[in-house]
Amino acid sequence: MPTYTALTLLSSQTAAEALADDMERLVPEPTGVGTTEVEDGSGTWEIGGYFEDAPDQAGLALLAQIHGARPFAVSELPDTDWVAKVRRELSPVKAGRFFVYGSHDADKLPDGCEPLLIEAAMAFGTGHHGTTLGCLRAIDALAEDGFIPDTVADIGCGTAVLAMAAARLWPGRVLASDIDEVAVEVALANVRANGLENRVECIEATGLDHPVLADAAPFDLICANILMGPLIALAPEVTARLENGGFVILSGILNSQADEVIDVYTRCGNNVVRREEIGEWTTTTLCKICGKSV
Ligand SMILES: C[S@@+](CC[C@H](N)C(=O)[O-])C[C@H]1O[C@@H](n2cnc3c(N)ncnc32)[C@H](O)[C@@H]1O
Repeated sequence: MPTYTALTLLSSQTAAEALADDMERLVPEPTGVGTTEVEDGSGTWEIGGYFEDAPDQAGLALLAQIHGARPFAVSELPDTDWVAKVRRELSPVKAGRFFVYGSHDADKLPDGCEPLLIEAAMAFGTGHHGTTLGCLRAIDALAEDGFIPDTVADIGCGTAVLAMAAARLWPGRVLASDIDEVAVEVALANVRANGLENRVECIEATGLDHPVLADAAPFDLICANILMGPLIALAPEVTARLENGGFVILSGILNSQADEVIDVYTRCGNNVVRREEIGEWTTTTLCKICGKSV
């Protein structure tokens, strides 16, 4: 008998729908998988359905990470190796010249791509989310324009996907930092799996608050795919730690929030040079105006 499993996601409608799609794809013969808004005005979404083989906690947590959902409540679930299943089923992502893939797709690398091997794990950044995709495309666009940074910082690195992308393209120093110690462990593992351990330094830090980040500044490029709140709070420090004429790539911003974030960074002394919407997410690249003091 199929069992009914209800999952309560503390997440946006988009993430709930993406998760439901994935579950329909991954679960053998699911019926009635759907999403509904919880009627408490909190913006919480629930996905549910009848599953012969419902995803276990670790598998669901991994799916949630991939789609940028926060932790969720879930009823009791069977013990299957869903992490392996999710990893196996995850399709590779092409973003500009980058090809983000899991080891099960190692034989699919297109000619001339910059490969980034990332096994889905408990850190954000497999390339599937619109924010990561937007940042990878922004990095690609800078390279297309002939930009070659000497120093790069990836703040809120998650899997270190952006730091590794920078290290694949450019010869300079790359620092990857995250507030979450699990993310830093995952970042380190990915950096090693990609043979970039001599190129990317992984650090646990909040924002730019770390002596190694302070010593390495000013940066020619800072990537920060975090969220609107921390991005706004970090605007003066990010600008201060940027080289004149250097670039900052910002993401984790809903389209409806983009003008507000850009306005703060503009007032700090940066000019927008690129802006892209992918789904509900905006990624923007700004250039620090030479000579303006902050
Ligand atoms: C949306 S993920 C981005 C991961 C990856 N850079 C990407 O583009 O896919 C945001 C990451 O920022 C981290 N984070 C959130 N606030 C932070 C802060 N104030 N300082 C450093 N890291 C932060 C989170 O732990 C998370 O790993």
